Amino acid sequence: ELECSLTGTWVNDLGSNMTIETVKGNGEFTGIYNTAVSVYPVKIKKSPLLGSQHLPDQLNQPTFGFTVNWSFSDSITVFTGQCFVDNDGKEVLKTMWLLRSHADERGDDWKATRVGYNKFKRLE
Ligand SMILES: O=C(CCCC[C@@H]1SC[C@@H]2NC(=O)N[C@@H]21)NCCc1cc([N+](=O)[O-])ccc1O
Repeated sequence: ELECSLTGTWVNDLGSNMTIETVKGNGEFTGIYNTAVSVYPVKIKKSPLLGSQHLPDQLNQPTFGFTVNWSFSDSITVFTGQCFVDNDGKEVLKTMWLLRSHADERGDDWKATRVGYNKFKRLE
């Protein structure tokens, strides 16, 4: 594949994996996210993702973003980041994310968004 086209299977530092389908001509893509962890000890299920990336033929090491709509919880994560090719030609996705959880009432809104970062590599 073209370097830093996100199509394929990726695994992150938490052991989560995601499979991204063919990236369309306008950079849009869909896929499935399988998280290795969740905030509460619940039955984790594969969840759909939707995203878009800048196209590697126009820009090298393109930026991207995607949203995961967790199918087992009332919460959403948005990831954004950039694909880098390191010295041995391996692609790395450096990302940051915001995890928005459902708040029972407006007063709980302040504590409903978590932030973090993940690094993804291709599953060889
Ligand atoms: O925990 C989740 C979903 C999985 C998030 C995985 C994160 S995304 C960033 C990071 N990177 C990665 O690979 N995995 C982690 N939601 C929040 C809590 C919650 C759970 C429930 N519930 O479980 O019923 C109900 C309502 C809720 O608000």
